Amino acid sequence: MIHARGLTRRFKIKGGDVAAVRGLDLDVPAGQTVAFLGPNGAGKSTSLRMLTTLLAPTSGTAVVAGRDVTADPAGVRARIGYVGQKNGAGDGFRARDELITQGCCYGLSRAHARRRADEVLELLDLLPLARRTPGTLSGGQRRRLDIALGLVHRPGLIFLDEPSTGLDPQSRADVWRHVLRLRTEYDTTIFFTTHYLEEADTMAERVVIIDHGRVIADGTADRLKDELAGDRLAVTPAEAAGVTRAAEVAARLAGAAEVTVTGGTVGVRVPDARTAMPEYLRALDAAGVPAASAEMTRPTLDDVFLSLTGRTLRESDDARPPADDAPGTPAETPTRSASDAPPTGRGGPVDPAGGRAPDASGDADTSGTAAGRGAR
Ligand SMILES: Nc1ncnc2c1ncn2[C@@H]1O[C@H](COP(=O)(O)OP(=O)(O)OP(=O)(O)O)[C@@H](O)[C@H]1O
Repeated sequence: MIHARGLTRRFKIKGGDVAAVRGLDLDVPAGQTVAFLGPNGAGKSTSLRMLTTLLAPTSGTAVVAGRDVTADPAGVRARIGYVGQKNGAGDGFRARDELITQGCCYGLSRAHARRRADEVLELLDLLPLARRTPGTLSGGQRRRLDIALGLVHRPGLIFLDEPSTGLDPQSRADVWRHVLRLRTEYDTTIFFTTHYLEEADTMAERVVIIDHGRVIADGTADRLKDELAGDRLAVTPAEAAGVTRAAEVAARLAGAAEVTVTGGTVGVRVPDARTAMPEYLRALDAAGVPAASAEMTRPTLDDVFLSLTGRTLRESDDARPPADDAPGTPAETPTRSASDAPPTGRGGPVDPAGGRAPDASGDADTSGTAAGRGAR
C-alpha cells in the first residue's frame, strides 16, 4: 500500500534550510495498522503530507495505493483518505451535506454520494447528528465527522494525523473504537501519527519511530520493547544500608543496564525479567542483602525511544532537526527493526476521484482537510 524510498523534504528558512524528512524508506502492506511516532518536529506531518500528495518531496520516490505521488498525485488522492490535525468540515453546512459535497468532490454521482454519506454516518455512529452543523458537535463527534469525510470515497488506505489529540479519554476511546472497525470490517490500511504512546502500543500492529527526519525503529511494539528496551526490575532491600550493595549485585546480572537508585529502591534494566528476577533475588540473598519488595515492569515505547536516543519522547518535545546533515548529529541513529514482520491483510475497494495539487512551494499546509476537499 505504501512503498517509499529515500523520501526527503527540505524547507528553506531564513539563514539556511531545514531537512524535515531525510530519506524515508517505508513499506506498508495492505491491511496493516501502522503507528508513526516521534517527538514534536520529528517529521511525521511532513512525511504524511508527502505520502498524501499535499507536499512535493524534494527528492525520493513514493508509490501509495499503487500510484506514484509525483507522477500521478490525483490517482493517489482518489485511493486514499487523509484526516489532518485540524477539522476538515466547515461550520456552515450540515454534517450530511458536508459528506455529500465531499463525495461529489471525489467524482461520485449525487445519488451515490448520498448513499455513501449515509453509510459513513452509520459507520461512525453519526446518523443522529446528520442534520447538525459541525460547529455544534462535541470534539469527539467532530473528529468522527472528520474521519467520515476521509472515508466517503471508500479508500483502501487512510492517513490519520493525530486523530485523538485534544480529546478527553472517553472521546479518544470512542474515536479509536470506530477507527478499529475500519480494520476489522473493511480491512482498511491505517497509517496514523499520535503523541499518545499507549495508543500506538495498543492500536497498531506495527510501530515506526522517526526522529530528526529519519526512521530509527520499526517493528511490532512488543518486539521493539523486547529487543531495544528490555524489562525493568525494581527491588527495595529490607535494610536501607543494603542499597549500595544491591546496586552492585544488580550491575552484575546478565545483560544488566541502567542501574539506578531512587530512594531505597534499586532499578535495573534486563533483557528478560522472568529469568533475571529470581537470579537477582538469589544473588541478593547470597550477598546478605534480603529484599523487602520486588517488582518487574514491561518497558513502554518511551523506554524504546530512550534506549535509542538517550532522551524520552517527552523530553524531546522541543527538539528540532538540525539545519544540515552534519555527521554525528542524532539524525545519524541507525534504523532498528524488529525481526518478525507484522501480519498483512487485504486492501479495501477504491473509487476514482480528483483532488488538490501538491504543494510544491515548501509552504506548510496545516489544513486538516481530507485529501479530496481541495477540489471543491
Ligand atoms: N513549511 C515549513 N517551513 C519551514 N520548516 C518547516 C515547515 N514545515 C515543517 N517544518 C519543520 O520541519 C520539521 C518537521 O516538522 P513536522 O511538522 O513534519 O514534524 P512533526 O513530527 O509532525 O511535529 P508535530 O508532532 O509537532 O506535529 C520541524 O522542524 C518543522 O519546524
